[in-house]
Amino acid sequence: MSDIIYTKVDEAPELASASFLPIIQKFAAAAGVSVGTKDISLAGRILATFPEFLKEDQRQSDDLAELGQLVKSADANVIKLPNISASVPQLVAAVKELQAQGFALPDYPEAPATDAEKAVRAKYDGLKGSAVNPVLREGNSDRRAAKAVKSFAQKNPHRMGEWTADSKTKVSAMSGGDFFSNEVSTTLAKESTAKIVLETAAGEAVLKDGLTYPAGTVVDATFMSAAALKSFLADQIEQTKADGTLFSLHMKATMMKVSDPIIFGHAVKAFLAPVFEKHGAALAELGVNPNQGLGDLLARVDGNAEIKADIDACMASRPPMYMVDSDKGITNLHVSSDVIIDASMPALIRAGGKGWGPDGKEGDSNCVIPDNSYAPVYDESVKFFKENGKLNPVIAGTVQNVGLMAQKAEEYGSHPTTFEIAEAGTVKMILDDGTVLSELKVEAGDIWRSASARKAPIEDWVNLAIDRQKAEGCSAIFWLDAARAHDAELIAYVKPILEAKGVADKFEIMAPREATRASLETITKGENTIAITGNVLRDYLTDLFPILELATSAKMLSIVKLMNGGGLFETGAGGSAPKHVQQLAEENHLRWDSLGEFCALGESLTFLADAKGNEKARVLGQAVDAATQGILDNDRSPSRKVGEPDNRDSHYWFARYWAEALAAQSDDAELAEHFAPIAQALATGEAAILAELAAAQGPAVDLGGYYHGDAAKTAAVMRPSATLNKIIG
Ligand SMILES: NC(=O)C1=CN([C@@H]2O[C@H](COP(=O)(O)OP(=O)(O)OC[C@H]3O[C@@H](n4cnc5c(N)ncnc54)[C@H](OP(=O)(O)O)[C@@H]3O)[C@@H](O)[C@H]2O)C=CC1
Ligand SMILES: O=C(O)CCC(=O)C(=O)O
Ligand SMILES: [Mg+2]
Repeated sequence: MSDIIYTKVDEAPELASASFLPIIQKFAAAAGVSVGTKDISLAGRILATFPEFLKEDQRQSDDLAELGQLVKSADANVIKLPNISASVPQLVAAVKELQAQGFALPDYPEAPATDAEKAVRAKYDGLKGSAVNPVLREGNSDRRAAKAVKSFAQKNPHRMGEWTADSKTKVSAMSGGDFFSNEVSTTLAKESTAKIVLETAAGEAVLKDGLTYPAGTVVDATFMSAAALKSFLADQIEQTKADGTLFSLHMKATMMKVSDPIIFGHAVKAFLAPVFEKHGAALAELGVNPNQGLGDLLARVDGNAEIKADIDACMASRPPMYMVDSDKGITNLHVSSDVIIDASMPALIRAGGKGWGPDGKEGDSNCVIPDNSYAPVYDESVKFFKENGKLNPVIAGTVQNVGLMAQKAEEYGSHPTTFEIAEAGTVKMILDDGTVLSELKVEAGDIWRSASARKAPIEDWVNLAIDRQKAEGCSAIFWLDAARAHDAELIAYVKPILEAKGVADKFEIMAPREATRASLETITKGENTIAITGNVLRDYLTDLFPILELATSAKMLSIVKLMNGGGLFETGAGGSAPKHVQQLAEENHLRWDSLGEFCALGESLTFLADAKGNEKARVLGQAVDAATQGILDNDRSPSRKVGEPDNRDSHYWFARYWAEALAAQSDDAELAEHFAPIAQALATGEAAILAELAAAQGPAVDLGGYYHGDAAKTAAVMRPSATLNKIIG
């Protein structure tokens, strides 16, 4: 196993790796540090899942499974780039592309009938959604902006949209019948095995059996009422129209891969309610599944003039929709993974509450977030900015995050125990000793789920929070709602640990809405605070605050201290930026910012030095930090527009600053001597390298595939400077 694993992923970060990884490998080799790769891309995972369909030389090892083992050992040192969490349309597109490349994969069975089809479908379902992060995240999360990054943002403020008191933008959530209001929660006194059953008039059906939980696990059960959801959505469509705003729905269909596509499907049905009423049978005949979005629906009805006319008439009577791409007519409801709440809501808030409408103009929006567990965070943010105007990044302090994440904590681990209920009845969670843990009455169509959080991760999280607060000395808030069932169980863990350690006075505990307001007040004053949150808010807040403070979450430091001693270094807190790939393909400009990778690389090398006593790695890591500083000080980050420096230019500068820092240091003479000529060559070659990089931009390029690009073609596109390539080798 290599000293450091750099993950092979998808989309923009993978393109960036084609340019950056050769630099890392070349520099690391000088310190005897090996940097290998493991493939966790969507295409790679598909190929690894179906060896029986592939020729010998097409087969691929199951790298995710290997990494899943590695992160449970003290040896782990993994740099994890963002990867695709696939919706069904993305999965289907990836399979099509691979088939066209000659991989004889089975089609994705939409309505599996035979046992063989059901088996194939089960395998594909395992690849869907957030299938990677939960496997690798064997530790809790420490996400923050590095000091240099934060002070750069204060000195170079990004543009912020204006917030005005009369903005019509608002957040709308259900007032009952949702996961938030139906939740029950218990902490298990002893190790237990549980089953989930649905009792109906006809008898008892087992939904899940053999669930095992260690003592001390917090186990929740809750459900969303389909009837309440339907009436809420219908109301919101009407209200949006009355308000004269854009209708927008913000879900997390990737991480919440079972529940949220269903809720999304309800929204598609609600928006096109008259069409479903009139043409329900015909739509079913055409294989329409609203959970797969309006895009899929429109493709299936193509050619049916009557249905299309009714859709057009319905859309014309509806409020305008918030658009993903108004030029191409792609709406919020086209694909469930196009609008992902953690990125979409902060972008809208940063823009002063504006989204894009079908006319290509900005407008205020009704932001529909059905479940009320976390909607208050966005609602309170919107209210705060309406009252106080936009945040000023020049003086704003920072909100760091310590997130409970390990071992599939909370809602983000709940998909195996989430069910769309087929028939009215009572869902019970029953322990092996006969204890009925929860008992909830449900109707057909309700979405029932159980989430859990284990004792060891919870304690590790509280201790991490104590360490981080001690290191920062700033205010620190546990975002827990004493009135919510699950949070009350967590508070019962938190308080005794804080008291035992004598630090209870350093922390506050507040419900998400109050914590949002307190945190926004704190950073507005220029002070810092730590948000100590559960898994969902870890995800949401580490986009929300960075996007307001730094313009993007790509610049975040994301450290996962693995519970068994290893290190997982995530790059940034954002995703794989599909829009960036489109731009590269069309005009050979990659605006992806690798700052998250730079930060993660520095941490990973320092971790290696500490773990293995490799002092050369420490010197390399310190020089990485100097190079990152150089990128910021000299404004070498990629620009957004073709013809201006892009991702590849930033890598050239990073290599140069890195080599210069190594040549200049005196801790390791051998490394200094090794890197002096490299630094010299990079400096001498500056004009030629920049000219070669600039010359490449403009025309469309062929990468040989979107999900499974051709390595040679990608390398040719991403490494267009012969002068630089000669130095890097
Ligand atoms: N850790 C992980 O593995 C994560 C994976 N994902 C996955 O990523 C995909 C896309 O998700 P989405 O919600 O659209 O979020 P993204 O974070 O990919 O994109 C949102 C926007 O953020 C900006 N952005 C993100 N990263 C960078 C970067 N390094 N440099 C510059 N700008 C950046 C871009 O803005 P602009 O267009 O203005 O340049 C981008 O369009 C999905 O498949 C999702 O599941 C999402 C989050 C985390
Ligand atoms: O795994 C995913 O689907 C997304 C993860 C994410 O958004 C995050 O960790 O911030
Ligand atoms: Mg996120």
